[in-house]
Amino acid sequence: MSNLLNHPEILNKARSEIDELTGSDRLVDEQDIVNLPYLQKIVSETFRLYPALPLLVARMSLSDCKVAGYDMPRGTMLLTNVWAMHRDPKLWEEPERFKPGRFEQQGEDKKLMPFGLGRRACPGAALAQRLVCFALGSLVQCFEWKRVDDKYVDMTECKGASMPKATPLRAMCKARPIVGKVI
Ligand code: HEM
Repeated sequence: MSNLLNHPEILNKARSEIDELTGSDRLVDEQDIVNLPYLQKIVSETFRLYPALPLLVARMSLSDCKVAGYDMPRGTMLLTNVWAMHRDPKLWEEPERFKPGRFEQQGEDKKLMPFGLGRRACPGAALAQRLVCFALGSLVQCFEWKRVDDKYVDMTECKGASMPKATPLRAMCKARPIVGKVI
């Protein structure tokens, strides 16, 4: 939502996509998510820049092994810096920019790993992705959103395992006509 407030053109595009699909007399539903590719790209781009667990979950080697050519003696703790991987200029064009459209290029989403990878990857990934899309889609559909002033929303992170924002988001919202119609 912070990024959408800083990029009103992206917010407008997401709203148009939802309005075109649902019309003006029904709320977005979980089943709609597959038909909202731009909304999904916004969520992917958010997971890229702000992975909720930027270092995933620590691993410890049970025996001596090698990882990417490095010796890992038994008992070594290994952290995967997904935050850095998701902003690696060798992997991403303009990595610091919030640009959901980048996922139009085939295969870009394969470079994301906000839910980890392999046997211990997040088993709730599909549920979480649907839920986040659904929640964001509902907020976009039901309300007009604006920043509280001319200043951009501060995206600075502060210390914490899940990348909390240094300044909590404050925003203005106004119910759209659909809210009066269906609720
Ligand atoms: C946006 C929401 C979520 C994010 C970003 C997220 C992310 C993650 C990450 C990064 C891991 C560690 C993966 C690794 O170390 O390789 C993980 C593990 C896990 N997640 Fe999630 N998760 C989310 C939601 C959920 C939900 C909704 C559930 C359950 C319904 C869930 C259940 C679990 C469990 C049980 C593990 C441990 C898996 C294991 O160690 O084998 N997560 N999650």
